[in-house]
Amino acid sequence: MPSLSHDAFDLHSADQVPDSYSWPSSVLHDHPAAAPDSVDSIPVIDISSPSAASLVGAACRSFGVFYATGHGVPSDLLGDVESQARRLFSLPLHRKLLAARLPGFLSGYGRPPLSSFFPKLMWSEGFTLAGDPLDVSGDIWSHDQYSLFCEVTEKYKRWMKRVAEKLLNLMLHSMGLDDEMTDRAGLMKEMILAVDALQLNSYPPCPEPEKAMGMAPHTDSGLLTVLHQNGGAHGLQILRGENGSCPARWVAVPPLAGALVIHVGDLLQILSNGQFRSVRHRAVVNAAEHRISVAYIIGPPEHVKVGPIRRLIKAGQSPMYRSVTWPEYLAIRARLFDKAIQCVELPAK
Ligand SMILES: C=C1C[C@]23C[C@@]1(O)CC[C@H]2[C@@]12CCC[C@@](C)(C(=O)O1)[C@H]2[C@@H]3C(=O)O
Ligand SMILES: O=C(O)CCC(=O)C(=O)O
Ligand SMILES: [Fe+2]
Repeated sequence: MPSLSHDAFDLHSADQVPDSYSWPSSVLHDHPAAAPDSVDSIPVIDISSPSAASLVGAACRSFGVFYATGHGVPSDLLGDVESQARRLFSLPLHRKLLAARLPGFLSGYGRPPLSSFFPKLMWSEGFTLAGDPLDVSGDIWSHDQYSLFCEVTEKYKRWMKRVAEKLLNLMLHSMGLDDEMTDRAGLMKEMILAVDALQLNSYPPCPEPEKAMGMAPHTDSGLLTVLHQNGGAHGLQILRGENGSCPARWVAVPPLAGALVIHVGDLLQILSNGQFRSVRHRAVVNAAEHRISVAYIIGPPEHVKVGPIRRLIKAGQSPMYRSVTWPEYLAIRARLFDKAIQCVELPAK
């Protein structure tokens, strides 16, 4: 029996926040919120422009996140994937639980996996589509009901892969690697067999948003994440200045029409030998709107070991991290969560 069913609580019909979902204010306000028009504004980059590589590189070094415009994804498709996600989340809880994520599986419905590292529950639900979307939607819907969902999510994944490859290329070029070097290192060729997943996130309106956490602070583990967030509802925040001299603060990343939000993941931090930093982020909730976000997470093929690219290690320096495959890294995260990156760090020589 799926593990979620015995204690499932329907967030959509809640009129108060139960104790198990009520986060201490000291955790919710562990860092101050940045002023909206401060120096922290997230870069907006047209990734089709000739200067894209250097702008992307600067954003990945300084913020670990940026908005991408000029990505080419049809706006109809962005609307369609969101409405298909909304259609799925609008089903009654007992229907969604038919696709509950089973232990040891990536795909399915439930709380995001990071939930197990926190003493309080998050005000969100999610569907992870790691392979064929039919594996999940076929447990809930009949053929007539799931066919459009599968068509849209498959098309969306194909577009996302194209965008992710373009971004990875720009990122590698920004680190001084040309086409020949990336081809020789096999990096871009390997990405044909990349492992990817769509994470559909739903944050139902919350009666007491000041007590709840939508998605707890975390970094994403893959190479990069391409996030689509719907029109009106704000929620995403990044932690800025975590390792710097200024005090850290939460910076809002509001939806920007037509733009996708790009996050640097832990594996990209490893690949870049620490030049890029994965970005810690979280999602807060609101009382009025049902917020939906769609995250496309991409990593290397299962067998590929990711370690610092040799060309990026300057003479006399040593690699900062040991090489790991994505499944190995996910297994470390499942044990250590946000200490995982430290676990693969190598001592400086
Ligand atoms: C491939 C994956 C990355 C992910 C864990 C997963 O197996 C499927 C869900 C992904 C997600 C989405 C929400 C945040 C996150 C930290 C989580 O708990 O589940 C990420 C995971 C990750 O990036 O490690
Ligand atoms: O909903 C959001 O804005 C954040 C989602 C997220 O962090 C994730 O899916 O990894
Ligand atoms: Fe995330």
